[in-house]
Order: sequence, then C-alpha cells, then structure tokens
Amino acid sequence: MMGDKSEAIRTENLSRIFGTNTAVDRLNLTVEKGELFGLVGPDGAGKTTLLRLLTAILDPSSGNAWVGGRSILDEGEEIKEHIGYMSQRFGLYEDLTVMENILFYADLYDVPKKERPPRIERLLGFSNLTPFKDRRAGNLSGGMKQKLGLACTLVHTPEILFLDEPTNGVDPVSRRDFWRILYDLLREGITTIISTSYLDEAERCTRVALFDKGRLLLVEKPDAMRRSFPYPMLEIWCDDSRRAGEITKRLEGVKNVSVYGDRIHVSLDREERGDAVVTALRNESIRVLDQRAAMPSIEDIFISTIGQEQ
Ligand SMILES: Nc1ncnc2c1ncn2[C@@H]1O[C@H](COP(=O)(O)OP(=O)(O)OP(=O)(O)O)[C@@H](O)[C@H]1O
Repeated sequence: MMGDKSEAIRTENLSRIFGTNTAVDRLNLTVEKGELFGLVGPDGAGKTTLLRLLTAILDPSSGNAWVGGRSILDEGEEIKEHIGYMSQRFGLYEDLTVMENILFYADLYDVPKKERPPRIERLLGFSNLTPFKDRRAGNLSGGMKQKLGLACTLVHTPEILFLDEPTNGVDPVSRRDFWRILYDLLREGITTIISTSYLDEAERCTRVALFDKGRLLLVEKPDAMRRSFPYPMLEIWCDDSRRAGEITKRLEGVKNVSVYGDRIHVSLDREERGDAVVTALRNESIRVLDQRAAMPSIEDIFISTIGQEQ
C-alpha cells in the first residue's frame, strides 16, 4: 500500500532481526507531516535501528515503510535525497572550519552553487554560528558542534529530518538552544523524528512513541499520555529522597516510584493510600516536608510502562 499524502512516514509490520535478536519487531506506525515526533526507550530498545531503516541505510528483515510516500524497499536512493539524517556519529571534519563543513555537505548533496550563499547565511543565523563561521569545528563546544551538525544536515533543505540523540551529553543551556531551532523548523513545516534519552525533551514533542525490546508500547501526545495514566500520583517532598523511594517501593498498593532530587513521585492503585505512604515514611524517620497530588511526567509513565513489561 502506498503512503497517504498527509503522512510523512508509515511503517507496516516493519522488522529487523540481527541473528537471534529482534531489534525492531513488526512495527506499525504513522507519522503525519509537520510533526516533531519523539522516540524514547531504554538503550537497545531499537531506536537507532528504526532510524537506520527509515533512512534507507539498513534493509528490513520483513515488512515495509514509506518515507515521504517512497518505499524503503526500492526507492531508498530517492528517500536519501529528500531527508536529513544526523546519526549519533555524525561526521564533522574537525580540521575544517564551520563554513567549510557546511560547504562540504553542500557539495555532497549537489546543492546548486547559486542557491548556496543565501541558504548558508540562513543556516548560520538559525544556529547562531555566524560569529564562528571561520572557527575550526574541532575548536567548537559540544553544543555548537551539534548545531553545526544540524546545519550540515539541513543544507539540502530536506522534507523530513531524522535526529538520533542529537543532544546527548550537551549542557542544558545548549540543549534548550537546540530545541529552539527544532521549534523553528517545526513552524516551517519540516517533519522531525528525534530519538532522545532525555525525558524532559520527550515532553516537548508533538507525539511520543515509547519502545522497549524492539516493540512499540505506546504512542501518544504527551498531554494525552499524562491524562490517560491509570494511577493517581502523589508528589512528596522529603529529606533523603533516595531512601524514601526505597521504602515506598515496598508498600502495598504502590505501583511505581520515581525519585527526582528532593522529591518522589509515587503512583498508587487508589488515591486514599497516600496517607499510609506518608505515615510509613515518618515511621522510618523520613522528614516529609510537603505532599500533593501531581500529574505524572513522561518519566513516570515510561518507568511504569517498561516495568509492567518485565
Ligand atoms: N549491526 C548490528 N548487529 C547486531 N546487533 C545489532 C546491530 N545493530 C543493533 N543491534 C542490536 O539491536 C538492538 C537494538 O539496538 P539499537 O541500537 O537500535 O537500540 P537503541 O534503542 O538505539 O539504543 P541506543 O540508544 O543504545 O543506541 C540491540 O540489542 C543491539 O545490540
């Protein structure tokens, strides 16, 4: 079946097996045009393999996928012309300057010479790299390198962008900058598929797909995901939150516990259990400073869903 016109991506029973290991397991997924679509899941969940399948770098073991209406099985070369892919090991040339790196990718993608100056100026502006255009890539900070990688990935104006953990190891301020760029791209109508291990980033996506062991467990808008979370959540501020987390995990009716700095999130089978949790903590000499009902974060949902799987 061909993809719909409003669809950026459609997969049908897409699978990839390595030996006895199923990295992507009969995946059926549709991403609409103009989405900023997040892939999350623990290490080894199959996110990178999925991105490599969709970018036509890796052949599927079975099933098919359409990217911009083109099949990965027999239109891989056309797909590559219309997409941008920033892999975890995106190749920047450390000895070349920012400008030279962008020009290198412009050559690689045969960007017409006349179109280059305005496009490159825009990309440099976009990524705040104009003042650094003559700096060697090797001398850029981690955050700037990622922005340069993105600029290189965008030089041939792809319709669909695939980013594999682009902000991994980047400081929080640079991560926010990077996301500002992604939102600008979203406003321009570019579809982006991004894998991330930062769950606060997943909250910023239009929709999030949660993977584990090659299988798609959930796909939803972050808000809807939070609203449909089946368990009441209690947020408790306390001292020694780690120990509080350990104690809480063992209590009856506690579905799940996540520890965040000076507070814990507890999901319960029934709201009334909250008082018993607080009492149990106090009995173990934990100082409970405050408590309130809370909305679950994507992290709570993620931990709870993966937990039920095992
Ligand atoms: N080329 C390969 N040969 C053999 N096994 C592979 C290969 N590529 C991936 N795998 C296996 O497939 C599974 C999924 O890996 P994948 O890299 O896609 O996961 P991931 O979710 O992207 O995790 P990470 O974020 O750590 O890269 C893993 O068990 C991995 O060991």
